[in-house]
Amino acid sequence: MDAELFPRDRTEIAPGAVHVPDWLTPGRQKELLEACREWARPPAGLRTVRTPGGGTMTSRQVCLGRHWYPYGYASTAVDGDGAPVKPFPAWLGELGRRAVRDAYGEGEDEDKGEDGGEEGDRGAYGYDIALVNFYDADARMGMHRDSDEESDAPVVSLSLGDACVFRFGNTASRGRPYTDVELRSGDLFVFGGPSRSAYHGVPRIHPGTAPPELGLTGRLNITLRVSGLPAA
Ligand SMILES: O=C(O)CCC(=O)C(=O)O
Ligand SMILES: [Fe+2]
Repeated sequence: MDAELFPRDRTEIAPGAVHVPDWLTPGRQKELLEACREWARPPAGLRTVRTPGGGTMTSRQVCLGRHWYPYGYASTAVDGDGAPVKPFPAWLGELGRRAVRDAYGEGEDEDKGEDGGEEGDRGAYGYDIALVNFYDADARMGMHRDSDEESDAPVVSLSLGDACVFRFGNTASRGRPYTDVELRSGDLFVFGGPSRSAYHGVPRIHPGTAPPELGLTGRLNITLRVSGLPAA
């Protein structure tokens, strides 16, 4: 890795879309990985997602808070074993709020408090959904928008394990212009504001690039979202 030669800085990829390298410490990455392993267990565990056209997604997925299926949210694994979706833990919501504050540079304002502040405070979002995607060496994710939520709160993305090419595009089409960003284990990516509805995808995994001490073969991505839906 060339991390020492070229330090990776916080970068605004597009307005409202921010990459924060190495946001999770190695210890937090390990904790998050352990949590993902628990969430992946049945019932309502890791599954292969079938698309309406008869295809399958190459990443495998488990959901918390709400169960995502193409294309909507449900309270049970409607396209899996039918079990109730696992709960979204409060600590993960706090992690999401901290991610937004750090990405947008609002971490200094102590008055906002742990529970957030007034309406409009960008650190106060009520994250209630997590989608965990597991990628093996050959998995990828096509260009898409995260558009099944009824909220324009930023999406918080956390990566563990193998590095990948994350393609961040525009709101008009799947094509150019886009920017390819390398997401490595521990990296944070937040997309909100004018970038909330931008197309994005994962064209490539770099196998064997996970930090050896993490103990993960492959890549995990956790996105935190605000559903904007009435309580399930
Ligand atoms: O794996 C990633 O980095 C992106 C995942 C994603 O776009 C999604 O879960 O909707
Ligand atoms: Fe997405």
